[in-house]
Amino acid sequence: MAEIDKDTVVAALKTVRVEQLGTDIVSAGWVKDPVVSGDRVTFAIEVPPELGPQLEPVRAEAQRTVEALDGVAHVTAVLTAGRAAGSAPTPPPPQQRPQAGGHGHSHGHSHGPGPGMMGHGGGTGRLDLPNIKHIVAVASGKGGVGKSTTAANIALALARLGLKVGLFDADIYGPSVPRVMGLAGRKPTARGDRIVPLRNHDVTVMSIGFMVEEDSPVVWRGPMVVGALEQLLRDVDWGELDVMIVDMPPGTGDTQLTMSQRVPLSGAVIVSTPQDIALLDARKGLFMFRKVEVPVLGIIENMSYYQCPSCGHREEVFGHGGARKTAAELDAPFLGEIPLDLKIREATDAGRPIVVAEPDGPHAKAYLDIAKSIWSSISGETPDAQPAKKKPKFWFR
Ligand SMILES: Nc1ncnc2c1ncn2[C@@H]1O[C@H](COP(=O)(O)OP(=O)(O)OP(=O)(O)O)[C@@H](O)[C@H]1O
Repeated sequence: MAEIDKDTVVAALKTVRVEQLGTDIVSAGWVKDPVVSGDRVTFAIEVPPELGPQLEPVRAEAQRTVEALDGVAHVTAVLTAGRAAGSAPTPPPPQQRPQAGGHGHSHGHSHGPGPGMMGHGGGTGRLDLPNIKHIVAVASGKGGVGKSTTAANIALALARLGLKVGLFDADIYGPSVPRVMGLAGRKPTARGDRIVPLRNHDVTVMSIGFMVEEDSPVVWRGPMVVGALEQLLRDVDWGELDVMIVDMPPGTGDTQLTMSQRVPLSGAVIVSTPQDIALLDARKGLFMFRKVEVPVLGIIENMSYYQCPSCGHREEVFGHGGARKTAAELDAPFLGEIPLDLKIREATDAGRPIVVAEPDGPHAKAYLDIAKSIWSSISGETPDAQPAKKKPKFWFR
């Protein structure tokens, strides 16, 4: 078979025309960074949000076109909707992000991946992921509560317990895991027909964010999201994992519900800030998982209180303790509280979450305690933390 190269792929995609524009998808600037590895080609087609839903036929044609090329065996073509050309780069605040379930009709999982995504797979049962012993969802009722920060630190703390850990960023509306894990701008490669995930800080990482620009808000419909996520879970070569942490999309819409049904979850963790409104949302999250019989492993209160970095004074900004109370009322374990601390933000935003940046500090200890509780509830084992590494290991593929 002939070796395929990127230029051939781009040239082929130039034949895919968009009627609405009178040009092709390459000239329109919609084709983002095709990744060619062996006989596998992966690319995103980033379209203006207002055109998004009409463009599934274009995506399908692009996929067929590349599949027809000599030397290509597998194609992953993802349709994403960035901001409209010429519009200001203003991602919506997390609370106003599109909820995939909010279109007034249900996207039941029996429809499979639906339009918009490469359509192999999908179905009604749970995904079969035999090499992954346990999958734990980290969810929140609304955006911006620190779910990704929590998910990453829990994953890192589990790795410190000596476990083989994966972190899967399913937050399609704002995939922040690449940045949080210090992998922004990196691209996964392919081996055979599998995508090779990235790895940093001893955790194996995959995110839709590796395929789209971080600052382009993705406006997808529910079935597209579920299809994309299922495909990533299936096509990525995760290797053997003791536990995979899934950073879920925020909210409790149909997408989240479908994911909770399709992914074989061992349990879910709910992250909440202390504000009442967030707790109301957290309750919804908890009920959603209970509805689909996924055990709620517990609630974490993030940004629980403010601790002055210089004098150590504790300020209960939002009336801390609400999550503990809610957990007791709802008969769910309370896993712990993480303060609002500038160090946590700086560490996360620099791609070295606090568990790695200050492995012997109090915050790392809090995350380790949470990770231990999670691991003992899903495995029945009581693990010991490994001593912190003097030099964090970076291992890029
Ligand atoms: N405990 C904390 N103390 C200080 N800053 C925090 C804390 N937790 C999270 N942050 C900061 O808050 C911001 C939002 O966090 P993060 O991206 O984890 O939230 P999220 O709930 O995943 O949001 P979304 O899903 O809407 O993207 C980040 O800048 C992060 O560094």
